[in-house]
Parts: sequence; C-alpha cells; structure tokens
Amino acid sequence: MKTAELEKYKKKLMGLIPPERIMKVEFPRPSREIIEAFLELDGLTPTVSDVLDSMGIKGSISASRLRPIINGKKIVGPAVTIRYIPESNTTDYGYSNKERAKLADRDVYAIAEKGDVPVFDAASLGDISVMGGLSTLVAKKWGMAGNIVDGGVRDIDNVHKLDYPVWSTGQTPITGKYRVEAMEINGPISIAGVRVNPGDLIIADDSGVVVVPFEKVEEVLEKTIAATRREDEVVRLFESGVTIEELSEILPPSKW
Ligand SMILES: O=C([O-])CC(=O)C(=O)O
Ligand SMILES: [Mg+2]
Repeated sequence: MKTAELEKYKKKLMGLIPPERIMKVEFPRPSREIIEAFLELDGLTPTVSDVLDSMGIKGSISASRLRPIINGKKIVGPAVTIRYIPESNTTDYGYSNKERAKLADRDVYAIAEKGDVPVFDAASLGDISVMGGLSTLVAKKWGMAGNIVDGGVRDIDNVHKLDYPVWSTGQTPITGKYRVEAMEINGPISIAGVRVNPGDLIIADDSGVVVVPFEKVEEVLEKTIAATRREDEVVRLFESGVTIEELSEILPPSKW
C-alpha cells in the first residue's frame, strides 16, 4: 500500500514491515450476526469440517497439528494474515549489528479490526517464535479474537496469564527476532496446507481449526445449523430410550 493510504493507522503502526508489503487493509468480512450464529453452536469445528467435506472444500486442520495453548477456548472471526520467511544472515550477525527485528505482528494488529483473527504463516522457520507475551498483550488490548500460528510461540506462561486464545504448531524459547523477515501482510497464505485469504472465516476450538472461504460462509452456516440440529435430536432421542432402528431413520448409522 502507499504510505498515504496507511495514514489513518499511523498512531498504531510501528513500521515493522515496509508499507508496500501490506497488500490491503480493507476487504469484505463476514457479518457480526454470522459470527455470533456460529459461536452459539456446540461441537463446532467437527460439524463445520463435515460440511466443508460435503462441499468439496479443503479447510480443516487437526488440533494435534495446530494445538490450542489454552484448552476450552472457542473463537470465530475474520482472518488477517502475515507470511514470514527465514532471514539469510546468521542470528549472531543481526544481534551484534543491532539490526532491527523483523517480527511484524504488531503491524498486523494495527490494521486489523476488533474481532479479527491474526493468522501466521511461519512454517518454513521450524520451531522459531513469531509471537510471545508482548505480542499477546497487544493483540488482546486491541481486541483480536485469538491467534493461529503455523510456527512457534514463546512466553507460554504469559499467554496463559493473559488468557488469550492461541493455536500453534510449536512452543519454543527461541526468538524470531533476527531470524525472520515479514514478507507480506494480508496476502493469501497457507497454514498446514490450507489456503487462507484475508476475510475468510476462522473457527477454532479444542478439536482444531477450520477455514471457511469468505464466499461460502452463509451456505456453510446454514448447513452447520441443520447438521447440529440433526445431531442434537439424535442425542435427545437416544437419551430418552428410543431404539436404534428409530434413530437410524433420522440419522443413518453411516453418518454417526
Ligand atoms: O521475540 C519473540 O519471539 C516475540 C516475543 O518474545 C514477544 O512477543 O514477547
Ligand atoms: Mg517476549
């Protein structure tokens, strides 16, 4: 983006990434009503994952790959994205030459809206941290819903203390400062092999993370509500003692 277009964010932007690497700041997001409707549902990511399967959409990532740092959290919100690649200098070089760290997470939060979900593509770095306690503090203060990190996170005790939802592939003490370079904010990225565009809906809970493409959000919500009702009905009838034959008429055993 041009520096002038970023003018309205200048009180928050720290200049951690050159402005031309911020691809966009405005894009369509799913409405608040849609987000609230998803949040009301139980058993959320498994049901949405089934719906995505039925629609031929690859969008599900297991919690064994992207683990919640705090269990029992559930978030739903539009994605804002950041992509990192490794720095080619050695860490010693950056450290002793007092180079500016190129972790740009705070600039992602600066241009995001309240309720957004920052999504980090840092898989090529292995277990190197791209966010920690300070990052968590800013994300929480500026109203992010939670972070999804295909990469490492540190200061895990602070993430717990701040009670902020984060899913990550790694936990590590090793800082990303001097080891990474932020290539792009709000471009398309991939996390655990799943494509994420800014504005896609991110849903995450203890079972994992699902990515719903922006254009499919309404259809996925409708189908998820229907599937949740069907399953709730099966549970209710089973608990009230109806036979398996009767239950099978509502939900065929192949769907259990
Ligand atoms: O250096 C890092 O990896 C980030 C960090 O510790 C923080 O955000 O507190
Ligand atoms: Mg730290």
